[in-house]
Amino acid sequence: MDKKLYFGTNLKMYKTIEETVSYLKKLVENTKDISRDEIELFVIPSYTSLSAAVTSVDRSFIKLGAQNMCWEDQGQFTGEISPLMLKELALDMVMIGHSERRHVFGEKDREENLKVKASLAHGFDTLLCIGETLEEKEYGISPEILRTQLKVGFHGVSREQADKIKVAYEPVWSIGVNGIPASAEYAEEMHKVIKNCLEELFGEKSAEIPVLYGGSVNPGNAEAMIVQPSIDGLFTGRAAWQADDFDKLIRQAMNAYEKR
Ligand SMILES: O=C(CO)COP(=O)(O)O
Repeated sequence: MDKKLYFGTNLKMYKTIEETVSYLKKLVENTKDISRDEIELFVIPSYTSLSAAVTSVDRSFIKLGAQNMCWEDQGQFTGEISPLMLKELALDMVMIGHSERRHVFGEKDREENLKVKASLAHGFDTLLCIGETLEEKEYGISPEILRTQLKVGFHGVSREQADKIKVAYEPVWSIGVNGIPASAEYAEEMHKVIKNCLEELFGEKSAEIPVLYGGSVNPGNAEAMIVQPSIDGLFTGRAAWQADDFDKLIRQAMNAYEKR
């Protein structure tokens, strides 16, 4: 393989502690034979599952992340989870700005930026999710939206911190049960916009930043997506929530990438 491929899933508000642990164990067992020099695999479970999750699997096979994080270490922030609490769990990764955080819970770019900076300051791998709404796409302003989300989201982040960053491009209109999968051509076009913007922000260090595609990834489109030159990985929801299905999807994508 001439580049590492990234495969991740966000479990959203699904799976109990027990279900998460058995899912993780099975996923590691199934994918153990795949060299981790070729892929990076990560799972982002619910908060309540995290402490059981971190001790249930060998973390050299699978990275574990949190779905959100407060930018403050402590304080009067009822219902929030601080970086110190996540550090206590020795988590690998924090996801910031998922579409559902932005569009169901009203998070804005400015907040995502505070969270990104806090996450990096605490040494977490930091996955920033970005994506345009259908309305923005129809106005023809997707590139402007993506550039804004990146420039505000990474404002004040140094080039030295670039090796801790990942980006997931998830068009809002393509996510979830009512999502319309993006075409691979459209996804590639937007990934190019993202890569160009990352280069403006981080110079040659941007080459180290993986950009994953997410939004209705499934066995029918995984191959077409992964062979695109600017797509470095797949960030999957529903199609990855059974360990066997995720394992198959990973192998299918790896084969397609090798044969491209
Ligand atoms: O939101 C997603 C991953 O974070 C994608 O979800 P789906 O693959 O279910 O559309």
